[in-house]
Amino acid sequence: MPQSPRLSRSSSRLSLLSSSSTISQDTPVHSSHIHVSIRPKYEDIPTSWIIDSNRGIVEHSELGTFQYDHVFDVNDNNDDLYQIVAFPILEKFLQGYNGTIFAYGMTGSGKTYSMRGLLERSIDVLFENVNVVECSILEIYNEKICDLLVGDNTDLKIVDDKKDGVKVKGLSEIRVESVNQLLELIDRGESLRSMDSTDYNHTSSRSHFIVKIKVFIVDNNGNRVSSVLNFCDLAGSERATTHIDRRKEGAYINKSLLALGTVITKLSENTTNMSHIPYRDSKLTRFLQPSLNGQSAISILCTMQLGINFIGETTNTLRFGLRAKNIQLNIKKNSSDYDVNKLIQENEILKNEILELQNTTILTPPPAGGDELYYELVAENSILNEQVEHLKRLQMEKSLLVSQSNVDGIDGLSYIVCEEIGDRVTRNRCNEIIAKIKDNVKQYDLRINEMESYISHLENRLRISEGEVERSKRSSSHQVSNTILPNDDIVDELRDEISELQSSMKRKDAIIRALQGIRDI
Ligand SMILES: Nc1ncnc2c1ncn2[C@@H]1O[C@H](COP(=O)(O)OP(=O)(O)OP(=O)(O)O)[C@@H](O)[C@H]1O
Repeated sequence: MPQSPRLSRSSSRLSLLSSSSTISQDTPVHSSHIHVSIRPKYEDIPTSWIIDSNRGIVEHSELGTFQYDHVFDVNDNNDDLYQIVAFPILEKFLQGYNGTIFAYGMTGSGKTYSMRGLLERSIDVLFENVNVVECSILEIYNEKICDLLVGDNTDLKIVDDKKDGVKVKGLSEIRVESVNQLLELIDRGESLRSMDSTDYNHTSSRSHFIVKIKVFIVDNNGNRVSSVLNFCDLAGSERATTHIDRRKEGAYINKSLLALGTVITKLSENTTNMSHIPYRDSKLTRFLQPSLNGQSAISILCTMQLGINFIGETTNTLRFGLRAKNIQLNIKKNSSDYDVNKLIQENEILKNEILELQNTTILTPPPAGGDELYYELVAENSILNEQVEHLKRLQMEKSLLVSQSNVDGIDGLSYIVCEEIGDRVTRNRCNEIIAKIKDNVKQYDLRINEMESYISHLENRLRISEGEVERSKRSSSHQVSNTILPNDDIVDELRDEISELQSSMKRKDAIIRALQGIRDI
């Protein structure tokens, strides 16, 4: 049975931002590793596994010993599960850290059963601590993202987002104010989830099901900070089947789980060196990228079948859990929207993303007949690169403007007002400050002109690049028609990212203009 201190659901008010919690609010970065626990499903069938929950190990006479952060007893219930798997993550989530909980295991091993239990208990505790949350529910089915809050919102795209790392474009977010309201949404989402009967589970989930919950808290400095908690019930890994639809789904499921396994392996082998991590190999890994890149608290529940018929799948699950356990995390508390350091960090993420895109292109030789696409990607990558560099410059400008306007503009003006009130203002001092403000305005005008001409330069380049791509596509469309399809998706995503970056630049321009307005008062 679990040994950690318990917090019953009825008395589980967590002290928001309080120092009595495991991570104090003064600890912005917290080092740990992915927490991995194993839940064997009780069945009255012969087994060759030995479960030792006291020592946290699973043993097999031929396969050896597997050790984890926690191994549940077959008789442990969902309350026991909640204490170990969800509570520590929920606690951090309510202090401003992002968190992800996911269930991994073969089909029929109890992922959905366990995840439902965790969701219900976590939601109870959540609403004992906050009054309102935002919720999204989605599934990834056959490599397509579907919004389960709005039934017909299918095949959504994932784009980079400077705030949340990645964003599912067009995914609905619903404001929720009670436990029942949230459970009703989850029920509705579950009812829309792709399910079917398989050889091993009559009600098998054929998709990855994700409930994303966002809360807003106010930090010590009075800034509003948001944090995100994902509950992911993964589709089950499984063997080949004769049913054609199940076989196709199974191929997609296994492909994305394989991609997840590869990402986990790479991360566990290489925690300090930022080598290429293939997040883009599946929608699942792409969606989980901000969690898996080490900045989110993660708890993985591996569910296992004890039966001797499932030794292969169960061993895979146990090995997956061992690799995940090796991944180091440096989880960071989220900061408020207008934190300059956060902006710098976000641009770093964008930069890494570009590097990753370049690596992907460099590592993958151009497909036969698809050279045009290859050069198109290279061209777009270089534009993205320039844009990121430019955004970085803009962001530095912004922090400069903010500090200058504070010191020279707002502080200067308030100084005049104070002096006037005191009837001690001197004309010379007044002239000095006005001259300084005028000088600043001139400089800002120059900067804005420079930025505008740079944006139009980028837009020009983009137009030229798109023209070239169109021309080369027309001249070789018959050659590439078979190979280009999956890569077209990437090109679309890149275009989306470019337009996101352009809007971001526009937003920053607006901020600069607003600051100029303050000075002109
Ligand atoms: N710990 C448990 N105690 C009692 N019943 C369980 C337990 N785990 C799973 N079950 C039951 O086993 C069946 C299969 O479980 P579940 O649907 O959760 O598996 P799954 O891993 O999500 O499968 P799939 O990947 O095919 O969706 C369900 O009827 C569920 O109620």
